[in-house]
Amino acid sequence: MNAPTVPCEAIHGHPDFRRLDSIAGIAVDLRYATADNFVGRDLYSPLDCHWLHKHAAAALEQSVAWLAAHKPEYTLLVLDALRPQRVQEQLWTTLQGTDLLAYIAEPARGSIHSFGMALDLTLLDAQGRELDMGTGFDDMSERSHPALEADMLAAGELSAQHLDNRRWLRDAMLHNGWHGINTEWWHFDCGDRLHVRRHYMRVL
Ligand SMILES: C[C@@H](N)C(=O)N[C@H](C)C(=O)O
Ligand SMILES: [Zn+2]
Repeated sequence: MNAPTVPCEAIHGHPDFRRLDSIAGIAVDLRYATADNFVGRDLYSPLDCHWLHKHAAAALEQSVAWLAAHKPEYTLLVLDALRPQRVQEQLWTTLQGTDLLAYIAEPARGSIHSFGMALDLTLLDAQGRELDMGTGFDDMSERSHPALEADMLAAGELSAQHLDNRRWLRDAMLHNGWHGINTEWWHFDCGDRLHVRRHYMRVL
């Protein structure tokens, strides 16, 4: 682990980080701060994880503006943002012995979440209901893989509506400096992940 580090407890007031409540027009439901996640318990309390690096916060504001211009009835719902290294290690440990480790960044290499430069998110409709993306958040199956969507559609595993819903999320993010990954429709890195690992501060 070569990147400079900062403990999560020291983020408040740090000039490089912004709290999610400083970003207008988003909804927030951090699933790892609840029992509604694949581990089944709150992994964040008493830590406050409502943070992003200021560069990711600015990119998220652009995504909000893009969505407001192109699909104003939809709202971005943030499911995870800054994820301290210590929590990444717990997620990694939870999946040891399974064939699901491809869905978690190896802690030694570093999750982009641990730099405050990644987001997990979905979309809400005008009534505040989550759009149906074909799978839920952290559903670790091939139906969640953006890279396999065309095959899943052909096989009847996903519908055209699921793909359309995912496309709105992806367009809002990819037009504004974010990069998706092949295995999770909900995950986006801000900028180049190799650059982030080399030049940003990791939150412990
Ligand atoms: C665990 C999942 N929500 C996630 O964020 N996976 C990526 C690959 C990560 O661990 O950084
Ligand atoms: Zn993620």
